[in-house]
Amino acid sequence: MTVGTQTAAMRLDSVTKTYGEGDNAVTALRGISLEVPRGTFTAVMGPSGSGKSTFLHCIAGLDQPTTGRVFLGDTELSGLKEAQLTAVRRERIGYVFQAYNLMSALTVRQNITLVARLADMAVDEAWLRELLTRVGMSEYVDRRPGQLSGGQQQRVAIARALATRPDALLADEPTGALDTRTSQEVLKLFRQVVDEIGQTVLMVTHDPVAASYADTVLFLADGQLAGRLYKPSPAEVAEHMTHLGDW
Ligand SMILES: Nc1ncnc2c1ncn2[C@@H]1O[C@H](COP(=O)(O)OP(=O)(O)OP(=O)(O)O)[C@@H](O)[C@H]1O
Repeated sequence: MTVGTQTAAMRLDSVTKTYGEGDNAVTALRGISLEVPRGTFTAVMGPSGSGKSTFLHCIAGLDQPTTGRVFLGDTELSGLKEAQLTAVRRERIGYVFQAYNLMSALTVRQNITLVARLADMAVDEAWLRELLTRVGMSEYVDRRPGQLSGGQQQRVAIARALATRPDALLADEPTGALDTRTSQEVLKLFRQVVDEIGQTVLMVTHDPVAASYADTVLFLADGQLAGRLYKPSPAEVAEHMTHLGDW
């Protein structure tokens, strides 16, 4: 599928990434080109070591490709100076981690508004209320992370990631530490923010069930794109993965 550049939330253009040099060089990405349309939910799967984290880090501007270009909307990340890149990461990309990464000394409200406060941006109270309602945490604004379950902490982390209304929400194994039922709640939440507020979500996962919540599942193998499925069932995802090696 070819998507016009104007509608792409993210675009990779012949991206390669090599770690180290000479005999120790490891090539993690080997010429990835793709567009992620706005307002869609994409899952990335692949065997261990296939390059998923490297891919996500390049899109997030946390790592630079060795060659090729990465765009967030019309902004080419590799063309930015460090201070500009920091601002893009802070204000235009939301990141959700497997381990939640909330600040334990801060309340739910303080965690969610931290980025805005650090960036000297006004906290949009109406948006904050909507986010808290969406993630089902309105009753918990004054609690600290240690007083919440894992699923609740991950919902706070999602609200935090959405607080600046980012162009893209990137998630690295967001359900990896959650039980089945809580995982489903988090995945439904991703689905809702895509369907109801047009958020773009890109998620790396090992779980075929998690991937089946996405509109598109991309497969990586040995640093290359190795297939793509649209709205697949968990069984179809698992079947595709078995052809790619150990996972
Ligand atoms: N900082 C680094 N230095 C050297 N090699 C690295 C570095 N980071 C990743 N690699 C290598 O690049 C390749 C891709 O790694 P990456 O972490 O992107 O894969 P992955 O698909 O996310 O794996 P996993 O599912 O196990 O987390 C692997 O061979 C890995 O060993």
